[in-house]
Amino acid sequence: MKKWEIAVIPGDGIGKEVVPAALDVLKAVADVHGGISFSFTEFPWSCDYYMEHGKMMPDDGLETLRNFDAIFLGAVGNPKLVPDHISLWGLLLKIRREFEQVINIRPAKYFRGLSSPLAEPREFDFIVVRENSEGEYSEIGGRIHRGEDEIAIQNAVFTRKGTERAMRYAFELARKRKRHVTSATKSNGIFHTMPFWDEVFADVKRDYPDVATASYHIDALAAFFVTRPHTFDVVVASNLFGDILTDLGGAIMGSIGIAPAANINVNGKYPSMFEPVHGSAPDIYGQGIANPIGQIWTAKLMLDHFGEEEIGALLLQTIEDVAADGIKTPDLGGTATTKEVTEEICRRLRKRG
Ligand SMILES: NC(=O)c1ccc[n+]([C@@H]2O[C@H](COP(=O)([O-])OP(=O)(O)OC[C@H]3O[C@@H](n4cnc5c(N)ncnc54)[C@H](O)[C@@H]3O)[C@@H](O)[C@H]2O)c1
Ligand SMILES: O=C(O)C[C@@H](O)C(=O)O
Ligand SMILES: [K+]
Ligand SMILES: [Mn+2]
Repeated sequence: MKKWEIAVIPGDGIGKEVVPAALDVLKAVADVHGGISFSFTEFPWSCDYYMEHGKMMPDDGLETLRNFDAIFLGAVGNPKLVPDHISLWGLLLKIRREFEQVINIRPAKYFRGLSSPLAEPREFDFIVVRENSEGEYSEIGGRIHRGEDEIAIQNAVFTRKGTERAMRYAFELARKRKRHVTSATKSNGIFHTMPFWDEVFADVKRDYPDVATASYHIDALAAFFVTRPHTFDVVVASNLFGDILTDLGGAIMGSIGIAPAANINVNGKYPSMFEPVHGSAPDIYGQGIANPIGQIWTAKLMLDHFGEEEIGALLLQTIEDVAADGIKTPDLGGTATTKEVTEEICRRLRKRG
């Protein structure tokens, strides 16, 4: 029996609703599988924790997390209590950076049973590889003066190592898929970093002559996600561009509430972290109607990471079946609650197992 030790951080808002839902599903997965089990250790780190302790996690928080096989997180952010840049940098981004989770994998695909806001979607299935450690997300810069003469400067950081690493990851992934990589650039408007990004892409692609490529400015690429998403396989993007593209990826599937994500530590030094694309959704928190699919599909990515692809595939198929049969939360046009969707997924999983 293989036992996986998981650190669980529900975080804020609907994270506290969808994480327990996904843990129920993981328990069903373990029962059906028969050869794996999970031990869940929960941590209350969140904006509520900040209000009590003046920080998003304790000083030895990372030390505590280090020994787990994976981190399973919901969402971080409650702007009514804590400014978003403080909460995000104090927990989510801190873990991503300190644990060298340099790649963020974010799939999107045409989902059986869901109505996409696209009028006539063809079947699409792509993965955005988001550079997860640098780029536009940096603490470098500052503000001086107040009022009329105020200046704010934010520096982006693109290293050759980090850029190349994300691109190579994308090419390797494409080799296991449809052998196509699209680069998200903006080298017409961003004077230094994006021409650099293009140069690194040109260098890296030379090593993968068997993989076809395209490069689009992010504005046009965003439009292509709407007009022809079926033409993409792997898309490699900087931290910010990848962030924006992946909410869009969720939206064209039918809801950002279903989009999954995995923050991957590629050097094996630290645990990887699994958390959906969406945030804490304060507008619907507490109503029991948050869509649990993003968090549950994220659990599937964690199973894949553990090498349990077979049961992961069964889980995804079960999620799709439940959606196709109309058991959907309001964001997908249904009337089901978080609990009803979750219970139906667990029930069908157990029946299959
Ligand atoms: N990775 C993260 O933890 C993460 C990601 C994005 C935003 N945030 C934080 O979350 C807070 C809210 O941010 P936001 O409103 O920009 O983004 P959001 O993703 O929380 O919500 C955007 C919209 O999508 C809806 N939505 C999101 N997830 C849903 C789900 N599972 N089911 C149904 N509907 C869902 C919300 O109701 C809202 O209308 C902020 O504090 C922000 O910083 C955190
Ligand atoms: O900006 C971020 O990375 C936080 C959130 O929007 C996300 O997509 O994970
Ligand atoms: K999240
Ligand atoms: Mn985002």
